[in-house]
Amino acid sequence: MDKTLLHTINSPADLKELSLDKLLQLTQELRNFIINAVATKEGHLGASLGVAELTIALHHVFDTPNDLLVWDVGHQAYGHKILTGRRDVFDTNRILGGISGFPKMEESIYDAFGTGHSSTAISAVLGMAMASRLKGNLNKQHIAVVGDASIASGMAFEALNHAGVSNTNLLVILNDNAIGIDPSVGALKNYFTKVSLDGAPDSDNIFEALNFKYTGPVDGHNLAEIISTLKSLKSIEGPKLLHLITKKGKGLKQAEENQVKYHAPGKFNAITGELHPKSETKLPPKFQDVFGLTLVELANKNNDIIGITPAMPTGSSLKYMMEAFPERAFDVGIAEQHAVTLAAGMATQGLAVFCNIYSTFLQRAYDQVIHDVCLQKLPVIFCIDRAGVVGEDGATHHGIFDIAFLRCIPNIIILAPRNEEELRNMLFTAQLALDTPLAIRYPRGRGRELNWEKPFKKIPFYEGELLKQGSKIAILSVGTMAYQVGDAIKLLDTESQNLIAHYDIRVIKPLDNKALLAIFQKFNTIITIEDGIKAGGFGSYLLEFASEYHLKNEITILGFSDIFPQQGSIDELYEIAGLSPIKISEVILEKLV
Ligand SMILES: Cc1ncc(C[n+]2csc(CCOP(=O)(O)OP(=O)(O)O)c2C)c(N)n1
Ligand SMILES: CC(=O)[C@@H](O)[C@H](O)COP(=O)(O)O
Ligand SMILES: [Mg+2]
Repeated sequence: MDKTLLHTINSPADLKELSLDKLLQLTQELRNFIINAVATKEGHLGASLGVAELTIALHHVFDTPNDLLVWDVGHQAYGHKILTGRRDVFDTNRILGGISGFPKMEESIYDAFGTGHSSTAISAVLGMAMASRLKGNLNKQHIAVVGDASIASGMAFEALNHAGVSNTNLLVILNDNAIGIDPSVGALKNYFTKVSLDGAPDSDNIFEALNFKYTGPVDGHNLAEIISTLKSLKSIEGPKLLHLITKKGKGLKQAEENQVKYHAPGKFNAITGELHPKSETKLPPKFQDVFGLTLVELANKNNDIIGITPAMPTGSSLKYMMEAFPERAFDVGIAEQHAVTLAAGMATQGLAVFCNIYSTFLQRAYDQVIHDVCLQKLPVIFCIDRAGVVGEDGATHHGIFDIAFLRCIPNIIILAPRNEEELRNMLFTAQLALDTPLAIRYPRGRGRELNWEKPFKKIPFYEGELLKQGSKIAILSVGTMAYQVGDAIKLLDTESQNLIAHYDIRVIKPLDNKALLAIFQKFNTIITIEDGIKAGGFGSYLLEFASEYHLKNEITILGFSDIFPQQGSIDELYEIAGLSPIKISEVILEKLV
């Protein structure tokens, strides 16, 4: 039987009457609980450790869920989940069928708003506060907790700008730990550093200038001070900003010292904090590293190459170019829209700009892709990482919409490499000469080729490749779905295998009409497979093609259906969507009878 204080807290009501000593004990226990859980189950670590005091103070002082609390991004909300009735299911965090690694409205009444993408909290909370005012609900509190990297994003500033004239009961808590996933960047970060060291005279305070009542900087690890500050802020009307200084990874030495690695460290030893040793076996590279390392190789020879990432230098591996060519590779912070238009501006000047954005985060820069890049036919090279499902981060982070949302835009070429070597050659070919926008989409994780650093080969951006001859059914795969198809074919008996032809489509847009017409002529049955949403995706593009040419072939489209895939391992999600080798082989067998 567990005797900890934490095990007596089943909802925030249980911590309302606790003394400061008990709340301090609870803070320690909460940190230990998070460390133990993440050490074995993985997930985001540093951010939640950094806000343990704040989390307890918020639920102690405010009347959640009546008072509305929104965690920006939400990767720091583990403590909030544990204190709001999810302690005993926390071992299911991020796994298939378990609780989400991010706040989710359908999961708990304490999750006032779902998050995952950054910088949405102030807008959402302002919306709630305005609704409360309209309903005459004047005592309700509305609180947004936002990190220093996330508040620098355009959307957060749009919300601050509006909130400052809104006369709403709104509290923005800036959790300033001077780092995002990677160190924070930009002039605002310099301003915060100055404020945290010198304090901010009123006349010089950016938030006061926006009509917020500013309080801070306050030590975000001094529980007593946070509690008394929150209590006094409760009675102040109008928009308020509390500036807390915290340490990411607080309470675990390694996480404090290596904040980038311990943002989401994978499994580690909960007692020593040491990461699990890496396997001795040489593994194929991650696609992100193929991108990052190849770009350095290319940039060594081509001075026009520029790299841009919005806040993901480590995740995208652009960090390698930032180290090698700091004057030509830029982390612009959480600013996807700016990243795209910045790339467009550079492209007007003849530079070969590689703009690397996770598929899910590119959603935020859709207008810039259309209006600033494609409409002007500027040859920006979009490297779209984390395309397809990403696994445990779940619905907010899957990159399944990019094919559908990009392929309807004129001028853009869309490529999907089936392996590391193809990605490398696409990057090589892209920087040779390009007169139109290009998108190269590739998934999270590793491919299968150990020997990927082969001499560069120019590859055509207008045709795919026949991977396997066959006589009855043609399978057209997009990108690394070629692995799934190859594995599916291996599950068949030899006779059936001989009936299956497999094409790597490679160029999603524009379609290779000539090759496709030949395929449609040779095979009555065609199966397409993609790691994206079916609606508007590659298969649907092929249906449009068939309709245009009055082709009556039987076409089966495999991909994600019209629901948001949830969290789980990538293999589990493929299985559910019918994209596992076994499920694909079943479809093939059905078509063969
Ligand atoms: C729109 C968007 N871009 C990028 C990310 C990836 N991302 C997740 S957390 C994070 C850093 C957030 O830093 P900060 O707001 O300072 O919070 P902290 O992790 O320090 O608590 C980034 C870039 C995201 N979630 N959403
Ligand atoms: C919280 C967040 O949005 C990121 O930390 C995200 O989890 C990164 O995902 P990768 O692990 O794929 O880089
Ligand atoms: Mg931060």
